[in-house]
Amino acid sequence: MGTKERILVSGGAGFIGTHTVVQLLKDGFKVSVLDNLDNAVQEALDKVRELVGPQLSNNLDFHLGDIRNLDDLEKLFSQTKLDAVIHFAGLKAVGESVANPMRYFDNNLVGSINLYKVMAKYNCKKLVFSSSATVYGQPDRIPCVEDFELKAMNPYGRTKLFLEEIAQDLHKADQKWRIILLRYFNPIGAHESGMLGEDPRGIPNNLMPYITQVAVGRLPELNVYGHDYPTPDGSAIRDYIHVMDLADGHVVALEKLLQRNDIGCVAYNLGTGRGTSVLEMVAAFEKVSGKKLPIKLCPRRAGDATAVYASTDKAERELGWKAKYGIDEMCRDQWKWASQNPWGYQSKP
Ligand SMILES: NC(=O)c1ccc[n+]([C@@H]2O[C@H](COP(=O)([O-])OP(=O)(O)OC[C@H]3O[C@@H](n4cnc5c(N)ncnc54)[C@H](O)[C@@H]3O)[C@@H](O)[C@H]2O)c1
Ligand SMILES: O=c1ccn([C@@H]2O[C@H](COP(=O)(O)OP(=O)(O)O[C@H]3O[C@H](CO)[C@H](O)[C@H](O)[C@H]3O)[C@@H](O)[C@H]2O)c(=O)[nH]1
Repeated sequence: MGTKERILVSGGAGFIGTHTVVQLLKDGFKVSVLDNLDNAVQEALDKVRELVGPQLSNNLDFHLGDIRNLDDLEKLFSQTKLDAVIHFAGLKAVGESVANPMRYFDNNLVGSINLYKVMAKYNCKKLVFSSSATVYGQPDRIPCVEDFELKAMNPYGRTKLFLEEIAQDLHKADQKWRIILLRYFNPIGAHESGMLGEDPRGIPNNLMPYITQVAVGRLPELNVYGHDYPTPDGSAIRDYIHVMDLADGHVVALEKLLQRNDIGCVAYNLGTGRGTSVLEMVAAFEKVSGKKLPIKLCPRRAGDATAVYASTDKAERELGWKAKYGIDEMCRDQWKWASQNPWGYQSKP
């Protein structure tokens, strides 16, 4: 297989980034990763290289840099011809964004605007952007359909909403832009090898990393936030999606972006279309890991929705993409990663 275009993957050392880079390299793309390692470590990219082997690793280069710094972007774009960008770089902790909104506006908004300026300057106008189901706010109806009205519930969500609108405006002003906005639901799981996975810094905010750390003994028990929701078991429902399905969704979106000139600026949900409750997730994880997870039933977490899941029709119809994996495979691969790497990419501190 000959090599294809060179793709800039911003935030490519992070959770979704590393899994996507593996699939891009396997598909024959050349990849330049730009990451400031704010929430990632170099070791993650070493694992990517190990996974794809020495030959495909020649198609991967890493640039330590920050999208908030125009010089870092200029340096990269002036030295390398980039054909398209998958833009993952950003901060994603909802609670932190409430406490420190400026950090989120600076990193996610200013950083992305810088990136788009430099992309335009170097005539690289093909973009896949990491959006989020957070743009649906507390949806009035489920499943969430792409043309629902959007709203932000917190500063993190506001950055995603603004960045979707900024992308629409960019395209309106200059039709050379081709932009795909991917709204991820709840990405979990890990590469099936157990070599790559999510490695959050500090105490995890999200359900699956928290469950994992309880299972390996790093945390004593899981707080289940809310057991009085109007759902069958009283816990909240989300649409969890295997990170490898998500990675494949990026590859198909990118292929479409490169092949078609009638993309415009368009949003797709990436989810499975199925909802799973917190307690169902605990049970599924206990089954694959053989571990009993101590849980504590707690009050609802502020700002949480009762039930959120995706309509996947548009992605199926227009991208030809559909998630392959279910909850059991997500838990299996999550456990493989966690049991092989209980302290993530680095050894026990
Ligand atoms: N994981 C989720 O639940 C989820 C859901 C919806 C959307 N998203 C979005 O997907 C993207 C990737 O998420 P992830 O889960 O892989 O997170 P992650 O934190 O693992 O990855 C983000 C990467 O971006 C890097 N980064 C952050 N700020 C940067 C900057 N200014 N310059 C350069 N690099 C920077 C970090 O070091 C990290 O490697 C984010 O934009 C996130 O908002 C994630
Ligand atoms: O320790 C925990 C952590 C979470 N939960 C519950 O598990 C469910 C899922 O919570 P997550 O924090 O894993 O995910 P969210 O759906 O709240 O949010 C995530 O997915 C959203 C998209 O749907 C946004 O992208 C957001 O940024 C991202 O954190 C929620 O009901 C939450 O209350 C617990 O019970 N205990």
